[in-house]
Amino acid sequence: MSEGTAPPAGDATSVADEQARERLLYLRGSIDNLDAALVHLLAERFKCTQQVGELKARHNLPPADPAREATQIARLRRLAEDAKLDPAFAEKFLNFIIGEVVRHHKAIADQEIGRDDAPGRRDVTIG
Ligand SMILES: C=C(O[C@@H]1C=C(C(=O)O)C=C[C@H]1O)C(=O)O
Repeated sequence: MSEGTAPPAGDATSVADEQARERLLYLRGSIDNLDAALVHLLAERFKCTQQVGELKARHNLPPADPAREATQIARLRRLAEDAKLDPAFAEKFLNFIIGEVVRHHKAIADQEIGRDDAPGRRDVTIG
């Protein structure tokens, strides 16, 4: 068979190819559903971390908590191992997300410092 030419209909190769195409479409449908679930899960996580960031900024707590992060990473590595997911990948993924969260928390803290009614803020008279 020359390249780019479909095999005759009903041919064993064409049936196998058609089944492979159907399976590929089916699997891609599941991948799309899972990607959508991941986006929704991440959106919910960021809604929570946004509130944590605001709480920390209002109470002058540091944006990052390395002890908490270490506990989460150890836990996620264990969960990944149980789920037959590469724990190094799970760690990298969580670190990526936490890095973004901490960046948001720093931005929220910077905004809080700039607020007129921020606790502890004193007006300085110059001159
Ligand atoms: C959300 C928090 O802030 C930061 C972000 C974390 C996260 O995204 O899980 C964990 C620890 C902190 O470095 C927190 O302190 O709980």
